[in-house]
Amino acid sequence: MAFITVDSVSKEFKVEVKQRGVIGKLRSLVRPHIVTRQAVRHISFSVEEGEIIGYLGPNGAGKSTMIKMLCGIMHPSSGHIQVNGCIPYKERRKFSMTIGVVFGQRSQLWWDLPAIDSLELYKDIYKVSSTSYKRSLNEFNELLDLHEFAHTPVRQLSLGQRMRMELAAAMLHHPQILFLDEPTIGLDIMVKEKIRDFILQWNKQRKTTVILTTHDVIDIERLCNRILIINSGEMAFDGSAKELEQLYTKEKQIIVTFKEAIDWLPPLLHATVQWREGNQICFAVERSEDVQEVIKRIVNSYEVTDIQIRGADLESIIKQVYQTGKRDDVHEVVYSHFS
Ligand SMILES: Nc1ncnc2c1ncn2[C@@H]1O[C@H](COP(=O)(O)OP(=O)(O)OP(=O)(O)O)[C@@H](O)[C@H]1O
Repeated sequence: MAFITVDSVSKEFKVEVKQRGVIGKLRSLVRPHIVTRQAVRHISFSVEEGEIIGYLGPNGAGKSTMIKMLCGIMHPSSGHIQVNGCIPYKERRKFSMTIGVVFGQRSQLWWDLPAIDSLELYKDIYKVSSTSYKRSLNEFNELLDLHEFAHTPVRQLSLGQRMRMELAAAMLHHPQILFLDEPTIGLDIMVKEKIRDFILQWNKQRKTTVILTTHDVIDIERLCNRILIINSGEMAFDGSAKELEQLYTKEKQIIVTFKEAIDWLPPLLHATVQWREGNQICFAVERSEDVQEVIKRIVNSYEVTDIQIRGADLESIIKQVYQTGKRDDVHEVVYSHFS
């Protein structure tokens, strides 16, 4: 049995569209205009313990909604979710002891208290022993430099300081699963790196399973061994970054700098010349597997001073996936009190 199982899960929201003007408002009273928004559509996937999953998708794709269902904050409209043997929204108290959650945009810290007081409160809430608390605090200090601002009230912390404190609060009880919703949004490069190192260390040492939503490609490259891409509430891709690249990259470029200009090249199997400039020639190769063969042939026949291989970068590949399969996700229903 997988650690997390999501089986054909859908979530829809019913939202009333306010009508404009006095007549519109009166009409809304008798015939409210209700829109059904399908945020998640028949999503299925499973996650093994210790995986770090990047849950990606364009704005409004349904990522946060799925994270909320996985955390037990929301229940699905249909389908089944099981996480670490629990149905999250049914067994919230028991389940909350096994998860850590960081929503980049929302705080779980007490705004007016010194930051360290929030950690002490969580120590009591999660019944963490004093020995474990001290040990974790030392580890947080080492990885996240919390001591620099531990006694500052939360409202006075910078975003980067607060996010480090949020992460410490989420991990204090050593949860088996960590849900991160855009944890590095708006942070500088140094803090982003600290947070990424922290996540990697906990995952490596304690086999913590991590589900992460992010719009930051470096988060994906550094952290995730698997990517799930959601588009308009539907699953568009499930696999590794390498598999994604192989699926979407049509060709790779090999830019070879020869020791001296080459007038004539014998035709190379699988490669075409895209451009020449001085001692440099750029070859286009269709399949990743052919790259090594082409390079071998060139270096065996010519003196070469440099070789660069370029493929499409992950950001543009993900953009391609986002651009496909867009669909209308709103069904309008007019409810009448008289019908
Ligand atoms: N509580 C709610 N009530 C009504 N509609 C909602 C609610 N929560 C989300 N939605 C709608 O569901 C869809 C998916 O929203 P969601 O927040 O899950 O997207 P997201 O992928 O996390 O987007 P972003 O990257 O912008 O955070 C959107 O159309 C959103 O307006």
